[in-house]
Amino acid sequence: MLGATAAAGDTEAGEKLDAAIRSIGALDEAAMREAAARLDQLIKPPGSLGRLEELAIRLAGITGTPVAERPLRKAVVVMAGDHGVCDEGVSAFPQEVTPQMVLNFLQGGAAINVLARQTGAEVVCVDIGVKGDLAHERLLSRRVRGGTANMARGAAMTREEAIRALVAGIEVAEELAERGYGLFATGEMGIGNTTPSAALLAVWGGLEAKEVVGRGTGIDDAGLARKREAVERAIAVNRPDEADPLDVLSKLGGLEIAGLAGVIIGAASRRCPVVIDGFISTVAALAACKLAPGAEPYLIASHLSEERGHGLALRKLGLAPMLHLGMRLGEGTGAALVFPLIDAAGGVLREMATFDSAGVSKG
Ligand SMILES: Cc1cc2ncn([C@H]3O[C@H](COP(=O)(O)O)[C@@H](O)[C@H]3O)c2cc1C
Ligand SMILES: O=C(O)c1cccnc1
Repeated sequence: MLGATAAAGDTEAGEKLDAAIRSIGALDEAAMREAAARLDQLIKPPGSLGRLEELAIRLAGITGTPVAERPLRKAVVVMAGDHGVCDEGVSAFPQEVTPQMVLNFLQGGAAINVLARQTGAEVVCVDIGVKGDLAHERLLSRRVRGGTANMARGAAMTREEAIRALVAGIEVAEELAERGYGLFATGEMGIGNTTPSAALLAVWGGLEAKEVVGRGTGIDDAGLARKREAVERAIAVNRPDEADPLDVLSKLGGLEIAGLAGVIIGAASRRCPVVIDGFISTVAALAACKLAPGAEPYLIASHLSEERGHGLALRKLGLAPMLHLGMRLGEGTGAALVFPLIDAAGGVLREMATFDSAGVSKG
């Protein structure tokens, strides 16, 4: 674990990243055993609530609390950043949509706002690297730089910038945990960001561009070909060192991808579960686990996105998605839909009667 970040350098940000990674603990086995034993006492055939039971046991291990007193407070962290690789014509939409959508998140009218409201979750919007001016009283401004450089021509960002984006994410998670949030979801906004996500997955998954590049916002056949070529060129030009996660992340990544990896590391270090959204978020989770393998058991996969490569990214992490809804939006939308399932798992442990208390005969 340390090997990955020792090369972070001895800057303040590098030390902060190392410290957060080191502070991720193992799941609480005793709490998990206690939750499992209680599940078997509840008035139902053992195991009959299927994956809800698995979820309940893992939540106990993550939080260290066998039976939570109340549902966790929820936040969807939406990290926004722009991408120099848009110059290669890789998205069906123009870059100015990134800041326009950020303003919509802040005004409450985007898909993620609607889905978060259904479940009582807060949407926390972070500018970690949007191009151009952007200000709003509710926007967390953590801008590392105004968009990445074009990875098809050189490194998307410097190693130091990637570290600063990771640390920004860690600090956002820490601040939210301090304010009482205990359950996180990852969301993102960044026109073009399925392209760097595909490049990262190609390197870490040992996969070819054609296996990981999908249509994103809905690009046509010619655009898909440009996108594959951009991914291939980015890998050829940058020659990332696969054994060095920060090298790969800085050369081929995005600011919001690094920021979300930081959110995951920060949440895990505070023993908070993190629900992972679609393709981009899952690649951010892959980055987090490359840097901090201990973060993996804190992840909950939400849905299987339509985006090509998402299933491969999930498999690489050993995660099984809960929902298959044919969605391909991002923003944290798939993740927010899983919040009620997490509340349900906790509710079962907290509220169901036992065979003894209900006077039901055991088999
Ligand atoms: C209006 C709009 C809202 C979105 N919300 C999320 N995305 C999603 O689409 C983008 C990635 O796709 P690509 O790589 O093809 O650009 C990201 O911003 C992602 O969050 C959106 C895209 C659009 C156009
Ligand atoms: O799966 C996702 O997160 C996704 C897919 C396409 C476009 N934007 C996001």
